[in-house]
Amino acid sequence: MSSMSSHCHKTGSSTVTNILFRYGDKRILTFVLGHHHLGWPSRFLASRTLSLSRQPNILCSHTRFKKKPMNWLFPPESSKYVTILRNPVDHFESTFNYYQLGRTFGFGTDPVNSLENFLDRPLSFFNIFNNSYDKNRISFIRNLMTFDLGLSHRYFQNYTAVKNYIKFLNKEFDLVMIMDYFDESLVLLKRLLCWEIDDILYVKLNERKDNEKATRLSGSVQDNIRRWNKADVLLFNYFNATFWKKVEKKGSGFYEDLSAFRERRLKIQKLCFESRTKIELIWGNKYSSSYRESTVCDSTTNNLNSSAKMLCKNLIKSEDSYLDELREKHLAELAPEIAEQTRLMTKLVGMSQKIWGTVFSQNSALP
Ligand SMILES: Nc1ncnc2c1ncn2[C@@H]1O[C@H](COP(=O)(O)OS(=O)(=O)O)[C@@H](OP(=O)(O)O)[C@H]1O
Repeated sequence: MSSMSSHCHKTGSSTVTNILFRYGDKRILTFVLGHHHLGWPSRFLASRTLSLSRQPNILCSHTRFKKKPMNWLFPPESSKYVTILRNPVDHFESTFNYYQLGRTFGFGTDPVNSLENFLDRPLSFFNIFNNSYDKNRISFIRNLMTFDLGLSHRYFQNYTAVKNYIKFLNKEFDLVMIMDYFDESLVLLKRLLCWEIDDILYVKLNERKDNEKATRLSGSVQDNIRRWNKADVLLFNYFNATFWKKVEKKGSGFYEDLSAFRERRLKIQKLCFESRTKIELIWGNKYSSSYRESTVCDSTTNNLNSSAKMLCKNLIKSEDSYLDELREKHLAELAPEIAEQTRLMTKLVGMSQKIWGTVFSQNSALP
């Protein structure tokens, strides 16, 4: 059975991706991979992926949902479509501060003040992105989850269009997980895909440090976030309700699975990272080098056998390191001439992304 996992930003997707990477990597399954990322904020296009030599099994990189090409690669009758959402207040706060939008808008870096200032007059900031080299980031500031799941900005104010789109998504997705109930979500995923408990083990990835978070937002700021991200609120409320209906249908066996999973997860966490503090397991930035992977693992797993060592290492492997490894394995499977063309193309795309990244970071320092 294949799995198509369309990931929304800042919803715990790095952690879910790591689970899917480990599952597919261990069983030598075929991933849909991009030269760099898969074209976001454009909707998914099959032509943006690395060449495939056979029917793929898993797509789990950040993509913007688009039914037709995804159904073509992952026929619904033989695939499971999965995604994950998060409550819109925490989601917006996480997005706003992770991408340092306050700095972009000239409010400095204080996570609470910049958020409050932005919400006082959010519409006046759209032009900053329109005039910037990085127009893509405009998608971060409103209804990002609904946007990632494919709906265009122009419908965000149209209540009927949003409601209809949510009904459409309900038909397309076999499971919509909720990050706020991460363990419950993974147990539903395990049951949907007929996996074992060990297949859903995880370490929380890509968490911000406490001083980067705006905690304890006032009630009125929370209301403003909900008003500004109305489409995301409708989306979340709908799928939060369907989520709990699914759990209810599973009966008491679900909670037995859940406690067995939590027990196993704690055991593995202790085994792999016993002597490590929380801060050492936090990602400052998921695209940073694999420094953490090597330092954390080399010093903690000396006494473990090789398969346990591998598990500990992979549990905290950064998305980019994993992608690099999977791309290499993928290229090794392709015919040499296709592999060479793909390798060249990947290098070119990587170089151009770096150049645009530099141009943007110089520009974004300006108010
Ligand atoms: N297991 C689990 N449980 C609860 N929360 C979790 C979990 N895994 C990741 N996270 C939180 O998800 C946020 C990062 O989301 P993403 O990985 O999707 O971000 S990204 O778009 O790929 O950059 C980030 O939220 P913030 O720390 O609030 O920014 C992570 O802390």
